[in-house]
Amino acid sequence: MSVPRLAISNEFMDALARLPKSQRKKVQEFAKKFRADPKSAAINYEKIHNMADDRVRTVRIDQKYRAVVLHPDSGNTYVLVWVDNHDEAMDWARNRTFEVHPETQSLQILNVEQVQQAVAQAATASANENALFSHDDATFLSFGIPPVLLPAVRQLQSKEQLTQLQNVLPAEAFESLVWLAEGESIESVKEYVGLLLEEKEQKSSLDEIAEEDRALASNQSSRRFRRVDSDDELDRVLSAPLEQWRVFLHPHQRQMTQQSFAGPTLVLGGAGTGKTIVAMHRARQLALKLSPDERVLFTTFTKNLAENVRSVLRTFCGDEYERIEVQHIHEHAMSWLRTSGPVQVASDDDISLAWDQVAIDNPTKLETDVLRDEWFYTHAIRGVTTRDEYLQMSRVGRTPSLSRREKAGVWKAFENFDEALRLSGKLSWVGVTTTASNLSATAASPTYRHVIVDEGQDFTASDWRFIRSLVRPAADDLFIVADPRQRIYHEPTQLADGDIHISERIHRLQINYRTTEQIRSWATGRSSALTTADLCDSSWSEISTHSLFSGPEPVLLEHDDQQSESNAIAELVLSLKDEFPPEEIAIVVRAGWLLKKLKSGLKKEGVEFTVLDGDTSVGSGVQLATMHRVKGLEFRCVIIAGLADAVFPTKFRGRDEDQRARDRHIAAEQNLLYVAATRARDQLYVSTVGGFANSQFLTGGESC
Ligand SMILES: Nc1ncnc2c1ncn2[C@@H]1O[C@H](COP(=O)(O)OP(=O)(O)OP(=O)(O)O)[C@@H](O)[C@H]1O
Repeated sequence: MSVPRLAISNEFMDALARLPKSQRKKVQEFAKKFRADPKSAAINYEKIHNMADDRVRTVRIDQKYRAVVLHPDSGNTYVLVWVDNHDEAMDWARNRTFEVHPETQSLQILNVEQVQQAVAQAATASANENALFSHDDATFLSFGIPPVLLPAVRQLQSKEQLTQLQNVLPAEAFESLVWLAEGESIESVKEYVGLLLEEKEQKSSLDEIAEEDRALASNQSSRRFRRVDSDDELDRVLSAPLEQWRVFLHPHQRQMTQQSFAGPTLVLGGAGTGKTIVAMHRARQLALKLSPDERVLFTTFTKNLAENVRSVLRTFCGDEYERIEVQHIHEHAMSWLRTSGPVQVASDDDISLAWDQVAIDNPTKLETDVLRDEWFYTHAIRGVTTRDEYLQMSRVGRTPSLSRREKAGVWKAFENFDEALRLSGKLSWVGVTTTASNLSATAASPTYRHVIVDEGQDFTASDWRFIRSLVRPAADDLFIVADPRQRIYHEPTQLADGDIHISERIHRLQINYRTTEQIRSWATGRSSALTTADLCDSSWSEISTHSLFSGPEPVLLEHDDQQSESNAIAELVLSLKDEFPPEEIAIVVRAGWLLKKLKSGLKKEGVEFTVLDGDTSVGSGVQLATMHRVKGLEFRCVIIAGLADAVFPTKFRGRDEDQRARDRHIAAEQNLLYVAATRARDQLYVSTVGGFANSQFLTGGESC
């Protein structure tokens, strides 16, 4: 018989999180001893009278507390499933069964009392003529619905009733029914829930392993059980019991962190679907396999996200953290350039001055505004670096249209601009990434074994070219996560223009773990539509996303002017003080100048606040920030304030005749609203001023 092993369940972590801190320490110490030898004579197993499942025992942690342990009949893995005061632990243990599902082969925990109640209710109900589902038993079972709960599922008539079964059903069964209730096909549901994923562990040479150990390791069981094979890992897992993402992943999340991909891979998902979580897990998994001199680069578009990721990875990883570098893309490019001396990046004013130089002897008939726009599109969005590439570059849909001769003139103007900027001793960001690409491409050995990219929707083709230069084309070279709806800086860029070829390696994340379904649906309905032109030339279309928890509908507030808005918001914040800690409330506006009135309103009411500017991380009191600044963050309550005409959407500053640019501008503003709204976990308020006329931003759009 092999050495006994330890696993923990997500409910054990929940229970641990509820214990006083001093007690948690004791549990951690106990868990270590238990892991070392679950059969040790020093472990005090106690059998419980009248238990529903006789494989369950309690074990003594101290005089007061007990852990609940499952030792499956045929397996060799002991599972810590609960911890509590003696009496409560006994009650919990008495009332649970652990069953391997006959179809999915996953290990499920059922609350006997709740199951009996649901079944009894179903038994008293009359024939269900308005059934929510009309599938046969075999189909239900294939979704992991426990056989005992089939009658209760058959009696459901509405999504609200389904929500009431959430805590009774295993997670995969509930998720399947939610998708089914949304009208998804059986095959789609199986795919979304991860029921079609290969059970790798079952297929390997584990035939001799007992059924219950196999069940524990199955894809669906990994939502709630995790085997822990070292003390280090145990410490890491138990030190942050509230942060379940560290341990329990959705089968698709798990697949994306562990699978090897033949080349660059793209993961798409809406806000809050765990893209950053997956990217961090993957970085760690890859780092664990590297030799000491190899590195993973984890890069983001914004500085703040890079800082967050760095600080989370530091606590999430062990020694492998040394092999992961986290830097936002421009900081990383600058570090290449600084190896050969100081670098100055051109400001907007510097760039304008250089274009003024071009205007003095303009080789084209085009205004410098048009040239400037064309330069950015060509160099940043399309990643073009040579005249020949530009002459061949398709500009379909762009205005004004240009003949080949005119394009040659435009390129001459670009050269004049580049020269003017060079003489100023400064570099544009495109210049920074292009120079950094050249340096890294000529480096003696490849710099990174793997590069992981978060916020992929905001990178330009010149950024992608730089990223491509950092890692040799090979399996698992590039892993990119992105949400096209959160693109707020530039127009869409094709990865292929940055020499990154995704082929069919596109995956999606569909469960929103952050936001209630009410907020998710509201925000999605008001964001720009997804288009297949974003990121890669593939036929992926709208990605269904759902949140599995509910909350209040977003609240719209209307105010006559900014003064009354700022007073009302200060009062609102005060009224929320029993519901949310102040640090969990964010007031978000479109532009920094809007914060002035809000700050004075808060001061008048004596409400403490922190303004999140470029460098400030979340501080004490209510958080105040712009929509751009809250990207990547989350709060329990978000108040989007100051939506007024000429403030949101901001004024279009492009050329009047350029309808395409105008549409892009509106889409970017819509995306900003989406970003801001999806920072809210529980509650969203949206406040308008002066009879906000752009109501299509708040009431329009489809909800999906
Ligand atoms: N498997 C999981 N279990 C529990 N919580 C999870 C899981 N995956 C993600 N989360 C939580 O969901 C929230 C969103 O995760 P994350 O920030 O990775 O999403 P995202 O897709 O990167 O979001 P956004 O694009 O909106 O910034 C976080 O609070 C995270 O801890």
